[in-house]
Amino acid sequence: MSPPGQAAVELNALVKRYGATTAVDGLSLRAERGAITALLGPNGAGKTTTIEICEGYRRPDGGTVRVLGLDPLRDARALRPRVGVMPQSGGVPGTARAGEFLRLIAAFYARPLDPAALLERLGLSGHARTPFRRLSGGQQQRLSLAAAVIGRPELVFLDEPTAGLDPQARHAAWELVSELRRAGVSVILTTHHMDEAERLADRVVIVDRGRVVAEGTPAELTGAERQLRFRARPGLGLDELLAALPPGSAAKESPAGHYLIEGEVGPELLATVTAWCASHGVMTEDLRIERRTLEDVFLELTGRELRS
Ligand SMILES: Nc1ncnc2c1ncn2[C@@H]1O[C@H](COP(=O)(O)OP(=O)(O)OP(=O)(O)O)[C@@H](O)[C@H]1O
Repeated sequence: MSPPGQAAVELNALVKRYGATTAVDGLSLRAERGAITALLGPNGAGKTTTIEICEGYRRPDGGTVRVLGLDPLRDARALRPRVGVMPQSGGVPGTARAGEFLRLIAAFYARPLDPAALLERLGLSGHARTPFRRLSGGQQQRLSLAAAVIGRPELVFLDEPTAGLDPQARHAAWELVSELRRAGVSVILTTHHMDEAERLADRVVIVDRGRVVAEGTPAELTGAERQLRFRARPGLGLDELLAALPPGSAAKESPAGHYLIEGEVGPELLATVTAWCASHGVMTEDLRIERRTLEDVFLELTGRELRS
Protein backbone atom coordinates (compact mmCIF):
# COMPACT_ATOMS: atom_id res chain seq x y z
CA MET A 1 0.00 0.00 0.00
CA SER A 2 1.03 3.60 -0.51
CA PRO A 3 2.09 5.65 2.50
CA PRO A 4 -0.77 7.48 4.21
CA GLY A 5 -1.56 10.91 2.86
CA GLN A 6 -0.17 10.10 -0.56
CA ALA A 7 -2.46 10.84 -3.49
CA ALA A 8 -3.49 8.19 -6.01
CA VAL A 9 -2.55 10.65 -8.75
CA GLU A 10 -0.93 14.03 -8.51
CA LEU A 11 -0.43 16.17 -11.59
CA ASN A 12 1.29 19.50 -11.52
CA ALA A 13 1.24 21.97 -14.44
CA LEU A 14 1.06 19.12 -16.95
CA VAL A 15 1.62 20.03 -20.61
CA LYS A 16 1.32 17.86 -23.72
CA ARG A 17 1.54 19.08 -27.29
CA TYR A 18 0.85 17.28 -30.56
CA GLY A 19 2.56 19.51 -33.13
CA ALA A 20 0.68 22.81 -33.05
CA THR A 21 -2.10 21.42 -30.81
CA THR A 22 -1.70 21.87 -27.08
CA ALA A 23 -3.85 19.01 -25.81
CA VAL A 24 -2.99 19.50 -22.12
CA ASP A 25 -2.19 23.05 -21.12
CA GLY A 26 -0.88 23.34 -17.56
CA LEU A 27 -3.27 20.91 -15.90
CA SER A 28 -2.94 20.28 -12.15
CA LEU A 29 -5.01 17.91 -10.06
CA ARG A 30 -4.86 15.65 -7.05
CA ALA A 31 -6.95 12.47 -6.96
CA GLU A 32 -7.26 11.01 -3.48
CA ARG A 33 -6.77 7.35 -2.72
CA GLY A 34 -9.90 5.25 -2.24
CA ALA A 35 -12.02 7.78 -4.11
CA ILE A 36 -13.60 7.93 -7.55
CA THR A 37 -12.34 10.97 -9.44
CA ALA A 38 -14.04 11.86 -12.73
CA LEU A 39 -12.41 13.97 -15.42
CA LEU A 40 -15.44 15.51 -17.07
CA GLY A 41 -15.20 17.51 -20.26
CA PRO A 42 -16.28 17.69 -23.89
CA ASN A 43 -14.63 15.82 -26.75
CA GLY A 44 -11.09 17.00 -27.31
CA ALA A 45 -10.71 18.54 -23.82
CA GLY A 46 -7.53 16.55 -23.19
CA LYS A 47 -8.94 13.88 -20.87
CA THR A 48 -7.56 10.86 -22.75
CA THR A 49 -4.16 12.46 -23.19
CA THR A 50 -4.01 13.21 -19.45
CA ILE A 51 -4.98 9.69 -18.49
CA GLU A 52 -2.54 8.17 -21.01
CA ILE A 53 0.27 10.19 -19.43
CA CYS A 54 -0.74 8.79 -16.03
CA GLU A 55 -0.72 5.27 -17.49
CA GLY A 56 2.82 5.82 -18.78
CA TYR A 57 1.72 5.59 -22.45
CA ARG A 58 2.71 9.16 -23.25
CA ARG A 59 5.58 11.39 -22.21
CA PRO A 60 4.53 14.86 -21.06
CA ASP A 61 6.21 17.97 -22.51
CA GLY A 62 6.08 19.72 -19.15
CA GLY A 63 4.97 19.42 -15.55
CA THR A 64 5.14 16.53 -13.11
CA VAL A 65 3.17 13.29 -12.76
CA ARG A 66 2.99 11.06 -9.71
CA VAL A 67 0.93 7.88 -9.71
CA LEU A 68 0.81 6.13 -6.31
CA GLY A 69 3.81 8.30 -5.54
CA LEU A 70 5.79 6.96 -8.52
CA ASP A 71 6.79 8.17 -11.98
CA PRO A 72 4.68 6.31 -14.58
CA LEU A 73 7.56 6.18 -17.10
CA ARG A 74 10.56 5.55 -14.86
CA ASP A 75 8.68 3.26 -12.45
CA ALA A 76 6.52 1.48 -15.06
CA ARG A 77 7.58 -1.97 -13.91
CA ALA A 78 6.69 -1.29 -10.26
CA LEU A 79 3.35 0.26 -11.19
CA ARG A 80 2.15 -2.40 -13.65
CA PRO A 81 0.84 -4.92 -11.07
CA ARG A 82 -0.74 -2.15 -8.98
CA VAL A 83 -2.65 -0.32 -11.71
CA GLY A 84 -5.52 -1.44 -13.97
CA VAL A 85 -6.15 0.27 -17.29
CA MET A 86 -9.20 0.35 -19.54
CA PRO A 87 -8.20 2.25 -22.66
CA GLN A 88 -10.77 3.97 -24.88
CA SER A 89 -9.97 1.71 -27.82
CA GLY A 90 -10.46 -1.54 -25.91
CA GLY A 91 -6.83 -2.64 -25.91
CA VAL A 92 -7.65 -6.31 -26.58
CA PRO A 93 -6.26 -8.19 -29.64
CA GLY A 94 -9.04 -8.87 -32.19
CA THR A 95 -8.51 -12.63 -32.30
CA ALA A 96 -8.35 -13.14 -28.51
CA ARG A 97 -11.29 -15.13 -27.15
CA ALA A 98 -12.99 -13.39 -24.24
CA GLY A 99 -12.57 -16.17 -21.66
CA GLU A 100 -9.00 -17.12 -22.63
CA PHE A 101 -7.98 -13.48 -22.69
CA LEU A 102 -9.25 -12.86 -19.17
CA ARG A 103 -7.58 -16.02 -17.86
CA LEU A 104 -4.32 -14.94 -19.49
CA ILE A 105 -4.49 -11.47 -17.91
CA ALA A 106 -5.42 -13.02 -14.55
CA ALA A 107 -2.28 -15.18 -14.67
CA PHE A 108 -0.09 -12.06 -14.45
CA TYR A 109 -1.42 -11.20 -11.01
CA ALA A 110 -0.86 -12.69 -7.57
CA ARG A 111 -4.48 -12.52 -6.35
CA PRO A 112 -6.75 -12.12 -9.38
CA LEU A 113 -10.54 -12.20 -9.35
CA ASP A 114 -12.15 -15.33 -10.78
CA PRO A 115 -12.36 -14.82 -14.58
CA ALA A 116 -15.53 -16.93 -15.00
CA ALA A 117 -17.34 -15.07 -12.20
CA LEU A 118 -16.33 -11.72 -13.67
CA LEU A 119 -17.58 -12.72 -17.15
CA GLU A 120 -20.86 -13.78 -15.59
CA ARG A 121 -21.08 -10.55 -13.64
CA LEU A 122 -20.72 -8.48 -16.79
CA GLY A 123 -23.17 -10.58 -18.80
CA LEU A 124 -20.45 -12.11 -20.96
CA SER A 125 -20.47 -15.77 -19.93
CA GLY A 126 -22.33 -16.72 -23.11
CA HIS A 127 -19.47 -15.19 -25.12
CA ALA A 128 -16.45 -16.75 -23.40
CA ARG A 129 -15.33 -18.40 -26.67
CA THR A 130 -16.09 -15.44 -28.94
CA PRO A 131 -13.08 -13.62 -30.44
CA PHE A 132 -12.90 -9.96 -29.34
CA ARG A 133 -13.52 -8.58 -32.84
CA ARG A 134 -16.77 -10.55 -33.11
CA LEU A 135 -18.17 -9.07 -29.87
CA SER A 136 -20.55 -6.12 -30.09
CA GLY A 137 -19.21 -2.69 -29.13
CA GLY A 138 -20.87 -2.91 -25.71
CA GLN A 139 -19.51 -6.41 -25.10
CA GLN A 140 -16.01 -5.27 -26.05
CA GLN A 141 -16.33 -2.40 -23.56
CA ARG A 142 -17.34 -4.79 -20.80
CA LEU A 143 -14.48 -7.18 -21.56
CA SER A 144 -11.93 -4.35 -21.37
CA LEU A 145 -13.48 -3.24 -18.08
CA ALA A 146 -13.12 -6.80 -16.79
CA ALA A 147 -9.47 -6.88 -17.91
CA ALA A 148 -8.79 -3.60 -16.08
CA VAL A 149 -10.09 -4.88 -12.74
CA ILE A 150 -9.22 -8.59 -12.76
CA GLY A 151 -5.85 -8.12 -11.04
CA ARG A 152 -7.46 -6.38 -8.03
CA PRO A 153 -5.43 -3.24 -8.72
CA GLU A 154 -5.01 -0.44 -6.17
CA LEU A 155 -5.78 2.13 -8.83
CA VAL A 156 -7.86 1.83 -12.01
CA PHE A 157 -7.94 4.17 -14.99
CA LEU A 158 -11.15 3.95 -16.99
CA ASP A 159 -11.34 5.98 -20.19
CA GLU A 160 -15.01 6.50 -21.11
CA PRO A 161 -16.01 3.23 -19.42
CA THR A 162 -19.65 3.30 -20.50
CA ALA A 163 -19.36 4.75 -24.00
CA GLY A 164 -21.71 2.83 -26.28
CA LEU A 165 -23.29 0.70 -23.53
CA ASP A 166 -27.04 0.21 -23.35
CA PRO A 167 -28.73 1.37 -20.11
CA GLN A 168 -28.65 -2.08 -18.50
CA ALA A 169 -24.96 -2.66 -19.24
CA ARG A 170 -24.25 0.91 -18.12
CA HIS A 171 -25.79 0.23 -14.74
CA ALA A 172 -23.84 -3.04 -14.41
CA ALA A 173 -20.63 -1.11 -15.14
CA TRP A 174 -21.56 1.61 -12.60
CA GLU A 175 -22.26 -1.04 -10.00
CA LEU A 176 -18.85 -2.65 -10.63
CA VAL A 177 -17.09 0.72 -10.33
CA SER A 178 -18.94 1.53 -7.09
CA GLU A 179 -17.93 -1.85 -5.75
CA LEU A 180 -14.28 -1.14 -6.55
CA ARG A 181 -14.52 1.97 -4.40
CA ARG A 182 -16.14 0.02 -1.58
CA ALA A 183 -13.14 -2.33 -1.78
CA GLY A 184 -10.84 0.69 -1.31
CA VAL A 185 -9.66 0.91 -4.94
CA SER A 186 -8.88 4.38 -6.30
CA VAL A 187 -10.64 5.05 -9.61
CA ILE A 188 -9.89 7.74 -12.17
CA LEU A 189 -12.38 7.84 -15.00
CA THR A 190 -13.04 10.11 -17.92
CA THR A 191 -16.50 10.86 -19.16
CA HIS A 192 -18.51 13.43 -21.02
CA HIS A 193 -21.72 12.17 -19.41
CA MET A 194 -22.51 14.47 -16.53
CA ASP A 195 -25.00 11.96 -15.07
CA GLU A 196 -22.19 9.42 -14.85
CA ALA A 197 -19.92 11.91 -13.07
CA GLU A 198 -22.71 13.04 -10.75
CA ARG A 199 -23.70 9.54 -9.87
CA LEU A 200 -20.31 7.87 -9.45
CA ALA A 201 -17.69 10.41 -8.57
CA ASP A 202 -16.61 11.58 -5.15
CA ARG A 203 -14.78 14.38 -6.88
CA VAL A 204 -15.31 15.85 -10.33
CA VAL A 205 -12.60 17.70 -12.21
CA ILE A 206 -14.07 19.66 -15.10
CA VAL A 207 -11.56 19.90 -17.93
CA ASP A 208 -11.81 22.16 -20.94
CA ARG A 209 -9.14 22.93 -23.55
CA GLY A 210 -6.47 21.11 -21.58
CA ARG A 211 -7.08 22.94 -18.31
CA VAL A 212 -9.04 22.40 -15.12
CA VAL A 213 -11.89 24.91 -15.09
CA ALA A 214 -13.53 23.75 -11.85
CA GLU A 215 -13.32 20.92 -9.34
CA GLY A 216 -15.15 19.69 -6.29
CA THR A 217 -17.71 17.18 -5.16
CA PRO A 218 -20.78 17.09 -7.42
CA ALA A 219 -22.73 18.88 -4.64
CA GLU A 220 -20.07 21.59 -4.29
CA LEU A 221 -20.01 22.19 -8.02
CA THR A 222 -23.73 22.35 -8.53
CA GLY A 223 -24.22 24.34 -5.31
CA ALA A 224 -27.21 24.49 -3.03
CA GLU A 225 -29.02 26.78 -5.42
CA ARG A 226 -32.26 25.71 -6.96
CA GLN A 227 -33.76 26.88 -10.21
CA LEU A 228 -37.34 26.97 -11.37
CA ARG A 229 -38.23 25.84 -14.85
CA PHE A 230 -41.52 25.81 -16.67
CA ARG A 231 -42.96 25.68 -20.14
CA ALA A 232 -45.62 28.10 -21.35
CA ARG A 233 -46.57 29.96 -24.52
CA PRO A 234 -43.58 31.72 -26.09
CA GLY A 235 -42.90 35.44 -25.67
CA LEU A 236 -44.04 36.12 -22.09
CA GLY A 237 -43.03 39.59 -20.87
CA LEU A 238 -40.08 38.54 -18.76
CA ASP A 239 -39.08 42.10 -17.76
CA GLU A 240 -42.44 42.51 -16.10
CA LEU A 241 -42.15 39.12 -14.36
CA LEU A 242 -38.62 39.97 -13.24
CA ALA A 243 -39.82 43.22 -11.68
CA ALA A 244 -42.20 41.20 -9.49
CA LEU A 245 -39.47 38.76 -8.34
CA PRO A 246 -37.14 39.26 -5.35
CA PRO A 247 -34.00 41.32 -6.12
CA GLY A 248 -31.13 39.27 -7.51
CA SER A 249 -33.41 36.94 -9.49
CA ALA A 250 -32.85 36.21 -13.17
CA ALA A 251 -35.34 35.05 -15.78
CA LYS A 252 -34.76 33.87 -19.32
CA GLU A 253 -36.57 32.15 -22.16
CA SER A 254 -34.44 29.66 -24.08
CA PRO A 255 -35.48 28.03 -26.33
CA ALA A 256 -38.85 29.63 -27.13
CA GLY A 257 -41.49 28.62 -24.61
CA HIS A 258 -38.96 27.23 -22.07
CA TYR A 259 -38.45 29.48 -19.06
CA LEU A 260 -35.75 29.44 -16.40
CA ILE A 261 -35.90 31.45 -13.18
CA GLU A 262 -32.79 31.65 -10.99
CA GLY A 263 -32.24 33.28 -7.61
CA GLU A 264 -33.54 32.60 -4.11
CA VAL A 265 -35.92 29.88 -5.20
CA GLY A 266 -38.17 29.51 -2.15
CA PRO A 267 -41.89 29.54 -1.40
CA GLU A 268 -42.09 33.30 -1.99
CA LEU A 269 -40.57 33.18 -5.46
CA LEU A 270 -42.72 30.19 -6.41
CA ALA A 271 -45.86 32.01 -5.25
CA THR A 272 -44.85 35.15 -7.16
CA VAL A 273 -44.28 33.25 -10.41
CA THR A 274 -47.54 31.29 -10.22
CA ALA A 275 -49.53 34.40 -9.18
CA TRP A 276 -48.01 36.38 -12.06
CA CYS A 277 -48.89 33.58 -14.49
CA ALA A 278 -52.47 33.42 -13.12
CA SER A 279 -52.97 37.15 -13.45
CA HIS A 280 -51.74 37.03 -17.08
CA GLY A 281 -53.83 34.01 -18.06
CA VAL A 282 -50.68 31.91 -18.55
CA MET A 283 -51.02 28.16 -18.10
CA THR A 284 -47.66 26.59 -17.20
CA GLU A 285 -46.62 23.07 -17.99
CA ASP A 286 -43.80 21.02 -16.49
CA LEU A 287 -43.26 23.50 -13.68
CA ARG A 288 -40.41 22.14 -11.57
CA ILE A 289 -37.77 23.19 -9.10
CA GLU A 290 -34.42 21.51 -9.45
CA ARG A 291 -30.78 21.76 -8.57
CA ARG A 292 -28.32 23.01 -11.12
CA THR A 293 -26.67 20.17 -13.03
CA LEU A 294 -23.02 19.77 -13.95
CA GLU A 295 -24.15 20.55 -17.49
CA ASP A 296 -25.38 23.98 -16.27
CA VAL A 297 -22.09 24.54 -14.43
CA PHE A 298 -20.08 23.71 -17.55
CA LEU A 299 -22.21 26.01 -19.69
CA GLU A 300 -21.75 28.86 -17.22
CA LEU A 301 -18.00 28.38 -17.02
CA THR A 302 -17.26 27.98 -20.72
CA GLY A 303 -20.29 29.32 -22.58
CA ARG A 304 -20.47 25.96 -24.37
CA GLU A 305 -22.36 22.75 -23.90
CA LEU A 306 -20.65 19.65 -22.55
CA ARG A 307 -21.78 17.51 -25.46
CA SER A 308 -20.83 20.03 -28.14
N1 LIG B 1 -2.06 11.34 -31.23
C1 LIG B 1 -2.49 12.58 -31.47
N2 LIG B 1 -1.96 13.34 -32.43
C2 LIG B 1 -2.39 14.61 -32.66
N3 LIG B 1 -3.38 15.21 -31.96
C3 LIG B 1 -3.97 14.50 -30.99
C4 LIG B 1 -3.56 13.15 -30.69
N4 LIG B 1 -4.33 12.70 -29.66
C5 LIG B 1 -5.16 13.72 -29.34
N5 LIG B 1 -4.94 14.80 -30.12
C6 LIG B 1 -5.63 16.10 -30.03
O1 LIG B 1 -5.45 16.59 -28.70
C7 LIG B 1 -6.65 17.17 -28.20
C8 LIG B 1 -7.10 16.44 -26.93
O2 LIG B 1 -7.49 15.11 -27.27
P1 LIG B 1 -7.90 14.03 -26.18
O3 LIG B 1 -8.20 12.76 -26.91
O4 LIG B 1 -6.89 13.99 -25.11
O5 LIG B 1 -9.25 14.67 -25.62
P2 LIG B 1 -10.45 13.98 -24.86
O6 LIG B 1 -10.92 14.96 -23.87
O7 LIG B 1 -10.06 12.65 -24.36
O8 LIG B 1 -11.53 13.81 -25.99
P3 LIG B 1 -12.46 12.54 -26.34
O9 LIG B 1 -13.55 12.55 -25.33
O10 LIG B 1 -12.92 12.85 -27.71
O11 LIG B 1 -11.56 11.33 -26.27
C9 LIG B 1 -7.65 17.10 -29.33
O12 LIG B 1 -7.59 18.34 -30.02
C10 LIG B 1 -7.15 15.98 -30.20
O13 LIG B 1 -7.52 16.18 -31.54
